[in-house]
Amino acid sequence: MGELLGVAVLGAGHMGADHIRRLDRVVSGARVATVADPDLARAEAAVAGLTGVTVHTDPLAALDAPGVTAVLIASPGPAHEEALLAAFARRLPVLCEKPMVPDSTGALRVMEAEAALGRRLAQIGFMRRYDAEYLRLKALLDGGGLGRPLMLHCTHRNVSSPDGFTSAMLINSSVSHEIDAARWLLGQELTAVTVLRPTPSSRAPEGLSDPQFVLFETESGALVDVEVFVNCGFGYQVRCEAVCEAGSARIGEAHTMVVTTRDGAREEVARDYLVRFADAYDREVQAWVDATRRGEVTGPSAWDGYAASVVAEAGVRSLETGARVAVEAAPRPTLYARPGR
Ligand SMILES: NC(=O)c1ccc[n+]([C@@H]2O[C@H](COP(=O)([O-])OP(=O)(O)OC[C@H]3O[C@@H](n4cnc5c(N)ncnc54)[C@H](O)[C@@H]3O)[C@@H](O)[C@H]2O)c1
Ligand SMILES: O[C@H]1[C@H](O)[C@@H](O)[C@H](O)[C@@H](O)[C@H]1O
Repeated sequence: MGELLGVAVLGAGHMGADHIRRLDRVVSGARVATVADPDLARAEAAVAGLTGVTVHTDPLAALDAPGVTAVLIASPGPAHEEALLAAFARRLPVLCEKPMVPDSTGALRVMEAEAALGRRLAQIGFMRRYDAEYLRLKALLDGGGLGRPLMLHCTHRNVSSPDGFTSAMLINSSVSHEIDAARWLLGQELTAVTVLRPTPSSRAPEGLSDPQFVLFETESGALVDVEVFVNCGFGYQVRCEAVCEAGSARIGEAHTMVVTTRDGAREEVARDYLVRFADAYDREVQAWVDATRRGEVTGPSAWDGYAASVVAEAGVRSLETGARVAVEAAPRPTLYARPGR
């Protein structure tokens, strides 16, 4: 194994602060070297109790701070392109939260910049690939015992959406997870998307089209439907059922605890992703640290990040028009594997 990684964490909000805690206390082989956030107080709060960590308001200054050998990007999606390109220019390995870059033109620039280096530097934070239930479903589908997958039925519910969350973000932020999970589980690209909008929930903020129903088509003719509902109010629920020629398999219901008292039994429902996917984030970051120290890059690639952006962008166009939109992606550079690897 190589040296202990010195990680620059860009963004100290919900995810950044959680990753700082994880790097400090959960994973081995890495330390937080520096944190950057334009909101300095937030950066300082996130590193309270840690020693030898510098803080910056400028993310690029953080990349050049002493002891930095790797980068974890947890700033908002629109800031990712600049940070990724700066990390590539410095040949720094990087774990970048999803979406890699929300718009497909920017995502293409990032993927092409990495491909031009001739080697991978980036892992994209599609953490569901590290979730125990998703891993079991992937192994089952790859094993072939259920036969050819015909459909995936997916549910993605959040208790509430953060301020500033737009109708497009239900697709390019929330459903980006299903886009990646479907490509990975089925080992295929998504080729077309149709978005339908029911009458919005009265709980949705004014003007937000929530929930939405998203239908993807794949290369082999499988269908993937997603109910995305980000102000459901009642829990963080992520489910997926694969329907195959010889059987079906469902995940997303087994991770809770059932509490029984004399008044009856009650099943606990996670309230957010930090609870539901805690183990997945731990495994994701540990896998990134381990691979980086071996001099490798594994996990979801810049191609996967680009594919998610291009599919999501087609989805946003369908959301606007109600029409089915075909996905038109650039060719996949040889540096990157087909989906599902
Ligand atoms: N994998 C997941 O399940 C998951 C969950 C939540 C969020 N995310 C992703 O993580 C990222 C951050 O989301 P969040 O919920 O933590 O947002 P947040 O708003 O809580 O935090 C973002 C932080 O980044 C800071 N920031 C803004 N511009 C910056 C820049 N250029 N450089 C550095 N920091 C900057 C902000 O001041 C803020 O403190 C997003 O890409 C989001 O999609 C992923
Ligand atoms: O950024 C978050 C995050 O990616 C969560 O995993 C998802 O459930 C939310 O919908 C999204 O807003």
